[in-house]
Amino acid sequence: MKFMDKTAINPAIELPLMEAFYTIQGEGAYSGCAAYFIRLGGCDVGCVWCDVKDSWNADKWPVTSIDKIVEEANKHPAKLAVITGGEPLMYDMSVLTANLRSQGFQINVETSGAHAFSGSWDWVCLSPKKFKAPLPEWYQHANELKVIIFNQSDFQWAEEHASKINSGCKLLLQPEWSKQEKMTPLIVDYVKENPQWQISLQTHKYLNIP
Ligand SMILES: C[S@@+](CC[C@H](N)C(=O)[O-])C[C@H]1O[C@@H](n2cnc3c(N)ncnc32)[C@H](O)[C@@H]1O
Ligand SMILES: Nc1nc2[nH]cc(C(=O)O)c2c(=O)[nH]1
Ligand code: SF4
Ligand SMILES: [Mg+2]
Repeated sequence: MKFMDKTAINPAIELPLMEAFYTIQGEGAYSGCAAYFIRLGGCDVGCVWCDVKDSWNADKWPVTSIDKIVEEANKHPAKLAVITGGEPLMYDMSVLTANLRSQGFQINVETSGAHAFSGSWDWVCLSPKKFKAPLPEWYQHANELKVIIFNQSDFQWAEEHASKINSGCKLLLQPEWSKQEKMTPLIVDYVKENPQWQISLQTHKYLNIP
């Protein structure tokens, strides 16, 4: 296995791959759909409540050829790929997305939007973070805005992003996992009062699947 400093990675041929797994999309508009998850290593956003902190250091994860990533993805019946991380947009996503598309995949992305747009996406989940704000270019590309609710002030913060988003974008509020018991009832009340929003739950955690 090859490991290297992520600055030396050529994202036209290889990427640091933390894990890839076939599961059910647990969150957002595609919740319930079988999907192949590709989790890239490396993130510099630093969310205090991140549920995959192990992903942050890209150097920990094997540099894997895009050909291999796509070959593995192709072994499963669902032709829906979800690119996540870490923060996948740390890398130029052009070649990974082009190669998956050439194999007939629908390609969804989970991103904070903190890095420059690249790649060709069928569905963009923009999940903005206080720890490193999204770049303005992401508001036009987002198909769903998924705001994590960790405390009361996050509702106001969610509205700030909603005011900048494109008009076709779905608006989703998702409880931060460790605060779920406290915040979910507040989210229920909020959505009843503000029905332009919907609830997104991390259903894979309730189902005990990856
Ligand atoms: C681990 S992140 C990776 C993709 C990208 N870095 C991002 O944050 O969008 C995948 C999704 O999980 C969400 N998430 C991470 N930790 C969470 C937690 N503790 N509770 C609820 N959602 C969480 C993120 O907001 C994001 O929508
Ligand atoms: N089942 C499942 N659904 C997910 N939706 C977004 C995830 C992610 O970590 O990006 C995720 C994940 O890790 N597992
Ligand atoms: S941006 Fe995503 S991967 Fe990075 S710390 Fe935040 S939740 Fe975790
Ligand atoms: Mg996850």
